[in-house]
Amino acid sequence: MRAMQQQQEPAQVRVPHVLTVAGSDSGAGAGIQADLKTCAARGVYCSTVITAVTAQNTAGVQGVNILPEEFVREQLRSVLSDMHPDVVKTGMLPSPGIIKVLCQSLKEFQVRALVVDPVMVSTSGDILAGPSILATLREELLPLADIVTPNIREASALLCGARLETVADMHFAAKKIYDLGCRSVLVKGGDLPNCSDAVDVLFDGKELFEFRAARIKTYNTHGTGCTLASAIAAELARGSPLFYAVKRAKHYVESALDYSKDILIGEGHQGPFDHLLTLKNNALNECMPRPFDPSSLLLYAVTDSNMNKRWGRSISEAVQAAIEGGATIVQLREKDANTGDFLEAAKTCIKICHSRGVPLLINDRIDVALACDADGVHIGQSDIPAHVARKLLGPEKIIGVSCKMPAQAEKAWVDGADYIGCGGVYPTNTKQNNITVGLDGLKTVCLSSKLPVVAIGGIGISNAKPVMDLGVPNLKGVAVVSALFDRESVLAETQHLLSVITDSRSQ
Ligand SMILES: Nc1ncnc2c1ncn2[C@@H]1O[C@H](COP(=O)(O)OP(=O)(O)OP(=O)(O)O)[C@@H](O)[C@H]1O
Ligand SMILES: Cc1ncc(CO)c(N)n1
Ligand SMILES: [Mg+2]
Repeated sequence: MRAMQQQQEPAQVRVPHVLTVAGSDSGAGAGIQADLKTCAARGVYCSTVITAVTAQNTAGVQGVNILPEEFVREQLRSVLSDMHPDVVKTGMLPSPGIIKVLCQSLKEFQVRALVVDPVMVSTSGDILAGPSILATLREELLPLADIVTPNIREASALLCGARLETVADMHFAAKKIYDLGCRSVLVKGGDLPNCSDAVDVLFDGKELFEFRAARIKTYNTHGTGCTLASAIAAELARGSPLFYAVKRAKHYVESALDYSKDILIGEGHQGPFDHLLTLKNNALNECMPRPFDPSSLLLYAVTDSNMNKRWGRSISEAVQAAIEGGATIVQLREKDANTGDFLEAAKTCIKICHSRGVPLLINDRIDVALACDADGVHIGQSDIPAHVARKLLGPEKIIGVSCKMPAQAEKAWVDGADYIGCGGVYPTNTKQNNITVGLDGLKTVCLSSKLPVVAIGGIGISNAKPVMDLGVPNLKGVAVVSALFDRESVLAETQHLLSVITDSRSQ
């Protein structure tokens, strides 16, 4: 039965798909970039046909470079003929020629719905598509559209400069634009002056609807229009009826604006917001994994429970002292503690380490590392293989592997390790039957690998200097056990050793 199941083709899942035909915004709050992020946030695949590349930031639009019509046609053909998007959403269409190419493509390759955001003037007041597109937009594209989403100024331009200053004016505009031949119109009121709510007006040929949201006080509104239109497209691709697609999209924009109201990106007067509603949490969350920094290998403290017992210290007291003395990374190496106690000690040590920005690794025990959300693990040649550890721990965690020979170092690299621990450099009592590789063996491993290396084995205050003086750039520091923990004062020994290795480094 099992064998038969394995032979079957995996079930294929069709995912909703929006194609956006729009301009690139270098500031990434609007345009193609907004569309990609919005669709990702709404769980919909998004492909992209780029019509223009803009130089933009939070101060406005500094430049526009329009792509050749024929190349827009080629992109459209590539996507539409093969990937069969459910819905097409348009943004910046900067020339009548590009609009014509799009209309021809849409007639050749049918899609379920067309959302037209008639981008002309951004909220910053910059012109993205001039009046030359108006006739083609009105006559050729709007009649194909299921929904058109002008902002106040764009609605006014579509209506030959009609003044739109109130919600009642927006009602009038929605009906008039509907008469141009589209199936429905949403006039967006984000830029309506003197209006305490953000009101959008939808007209579907029969009824007028108002969508109201409290106006969020924020500078970060760049790209709200693109986002609303692509969120509508995403909802339509997921199968929502138009009214609910607009309702959900409006709610999504409101949530994203509210979430992002106090984020700071750029120096200008209109910032982007966070489509994925994650950036602020990441920035505020101290537990967010920091990328591995090889310079943290400089003074690598490895704990030993027997030594702690001998000196009457708990693991966390030992770690606290090493951290205060300047250890730059800590590894908990507990060979005989019971798992429950080890886990509790690990949790306490993580708090101590993280309060000083120091990563904490667990020796060998992937289960403990996962359970306490340690920064990573250090594994030996006879422990769980590094590629399995990587699979279990995911891409963010730090994995170090003990290697004595270039072949092991090569395998560590292939398996996805972040650093190598190489030794024993000098003879040591901490590990019995451990072969000493010496300074030459250490150098050979360093030269054979691209990975950063930390030297280990019998290193202390008296002999750390020749290790640091080896002069190979990927040798980043020394790992020590006895020289710190088999001493009366862990703090003083750590400080002393740190001064020895930083002195030899600066020579
Ligand atoms: N401060 C705000 N608070 C709540 N909703 C807002 C706010 N600003 C805009 N919106 C909403 O965002 C959507 C986009 O409206 P807007 O009129 O700003 O479009 P736009 O001018 O085309 O956008 P942009 O040019 O910045 O991409 C609308 O649903 C609008 O009501
Ligand atoms: C590329 C691009 N498209 C649309 C807008 C509208 O916000 C913008 N600012 N930039
Ligand atoms: Mg606006």
